[in-house]
Amino acid sequence: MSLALAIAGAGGRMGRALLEAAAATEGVRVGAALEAAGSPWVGRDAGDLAAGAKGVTIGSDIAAALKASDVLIDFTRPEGTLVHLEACRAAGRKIVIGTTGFKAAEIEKIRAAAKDIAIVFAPNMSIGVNVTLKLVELAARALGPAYDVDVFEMHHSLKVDAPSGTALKLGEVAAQARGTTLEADGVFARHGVTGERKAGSIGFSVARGGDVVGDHTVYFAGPGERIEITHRSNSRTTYAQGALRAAQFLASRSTGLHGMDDVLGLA
Ligand SMILES: NC(=O)C1=CN([C@@H]2O[C@H](COP(=O)(O)OP(=O)(O)OC[C@H]3O[C@@H](n4cnc5c(N)ncnc54)[C@H](OP(=O)(O)O)[C@@H]3O)[C@@H](O)[C@H]2O)C=CC1
Ligand SMILES: O=C(O)C1=N[C@H](C(=O)O)C[C@H](O)C1
Repeated sequence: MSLALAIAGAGGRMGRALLEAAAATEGVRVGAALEAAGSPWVGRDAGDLAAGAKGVTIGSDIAAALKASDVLIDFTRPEGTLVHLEACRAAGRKIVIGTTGFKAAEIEKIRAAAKDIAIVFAPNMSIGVNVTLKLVELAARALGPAYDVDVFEMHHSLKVDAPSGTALKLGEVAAQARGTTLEADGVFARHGVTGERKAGSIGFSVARGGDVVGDHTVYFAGPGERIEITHRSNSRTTYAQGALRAAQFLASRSTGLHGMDDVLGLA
């Protein structure tokens, strides 16, 4: 029996990549494709978005979509994801959340829902980024406070949140390895006479432009040397494949909040 997936935000960049990846992956099938009510895609065939998804009509009724599927994969916007999350909770369905840009209180809602349903929630589902997170953890622990940490990211011009969820996660991992938090030591803007760098701070800088899929670099700048750990995405397929692995991982879970490190066996 194949795992039936509902793809939210089907008409988006990730929605299309997910439809293509699902069609090319054994053991899964698209049970439903969702778009927000009023979207010009509603009522059309998902095959118009991704050839492999032909035969599924794009709908906007989340309850109906969940009836036709085992797991919802959601790469939309925080406000859409939270509505879908509550629908999954009510229907007893699992959810993979790739959306970024949540506020702390919204993340608490995801955490609370994981008491009732199984969730994978990760700002980046590519295997390469998740290995990069481990490298950053190792570097931060080994190098210690003598090395200044700064995170740089660049994405396409249509991205709406900054810093990226991945950049924040990279910073969080470095902070945790040093026994601190981004709330305490994150620096999110530098402009004008900033003064010298505050010891122990973790800085973020952001670029937006063109069709850059996603670049992240973590700098460890120390006395007489620096390490730069860089990941670059060339395509969204790796995110989509990671999300499908996450959905398959959830098949054998009934509750709990899981990360990609659990899915990929990196925890
Ligand atoms: N975790 C990961 O590995 C990755 C995460 N992302 C994250 O995924 C999210 C989506 O990215 P991307 O696909 O590039 O974005 P797009 O803007 O291309 O797609 C978003 C989709 O969600 C739909 N949508 C927007 N708001 C709502 C809503 N309130 N309810 C239902 N549907 C809604 C949009 O519809 P419409 O166009 O009609 O508004 C669109 O189809 C972002 O948060 C991004 O950061 C991206 C790549 C990888
Ligand atoms: O919006 C994107 O495109 C991406 N968003 C995610 C993020 O915010 O980290 C993941 C990836 O970098 C692409």
